[in-house]
Amino acid sequence: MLQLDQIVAGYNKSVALDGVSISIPEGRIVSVVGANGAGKSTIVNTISRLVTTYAGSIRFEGQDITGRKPAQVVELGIVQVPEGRRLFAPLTVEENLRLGFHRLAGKADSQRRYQERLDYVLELFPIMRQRIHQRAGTMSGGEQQMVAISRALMAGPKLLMLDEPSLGLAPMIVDQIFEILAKLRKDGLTILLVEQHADDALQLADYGYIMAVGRVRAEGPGNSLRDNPALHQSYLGKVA
Ligand SMILES: Nc1ncnc2c1ncn2[C@@H]1O[C@H](COP(=O)(O)OP(=O)(O)OP(=O)(O)O)[C@@H](O)[C@H]1O
Repeated sequence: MLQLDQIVAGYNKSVALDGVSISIPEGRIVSVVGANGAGKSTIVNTISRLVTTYAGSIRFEGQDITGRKPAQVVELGIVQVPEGRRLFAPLTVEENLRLGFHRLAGKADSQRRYQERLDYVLELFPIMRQRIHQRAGTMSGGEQQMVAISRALMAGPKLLMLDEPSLGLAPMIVDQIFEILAKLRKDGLTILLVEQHADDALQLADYGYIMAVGRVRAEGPGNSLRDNPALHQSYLGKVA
């Protein structure tokens, strides 16, 4: 579904990705893991076209999207759950979800589709049902992550990209969130998961990539990367 081919990208002429190639097949979960500063967020932001690309190409469903603008990428169905959630704190849960629906809002039959998307996310995260009128900024970290994922799902994505959803959350909540990702895959969604918590992310993934200092150092089926102690020692350190 999505292919990064030999991407060189970065900030103010410095290089954060140095020839990165990644492939995300439809209906699968692909995890990208690595230590701080490896370039994981830069991959997500490159696909969203928020980062300057110096060389290489990005293809989505057969089209070259390297020259597209961020809003056009969202329009195609590539939607990001950003690092740190980035909810609109003074707005309620429902208002945040409605903003996520923006991509589909002007389309035919939008009222029915809004209700359908809303029912879907409330079924995934029943806890939000009682909290739909609560201000997002007053929720716990785990609840906020659920709202952030739900907001992205309201857009009806084809490819959902999550940048470090486990950040600052208790292990039990992380497990719940990863279970939801597995359910989304079962429902047919394609997922790119970028994580520092390598073990969990590789266990969940159909396929994984290990990054260090702007390059892919290893790739393979999630479990085979997770169970390779040499890779852990070389690239993942204690965070695994
Ligand atoms: N906005 C920016 N301006 C300049 N340099 C940046 C910017 N964002 C990231 N970088 C640099 O790009 C490199 C890769 O950073 P990136 O955030 O992609 O890593 P990461 O693997 O996601 O790390 P973390 O897990 O800490 O978020 C780092 O050297 C970082 O300092």
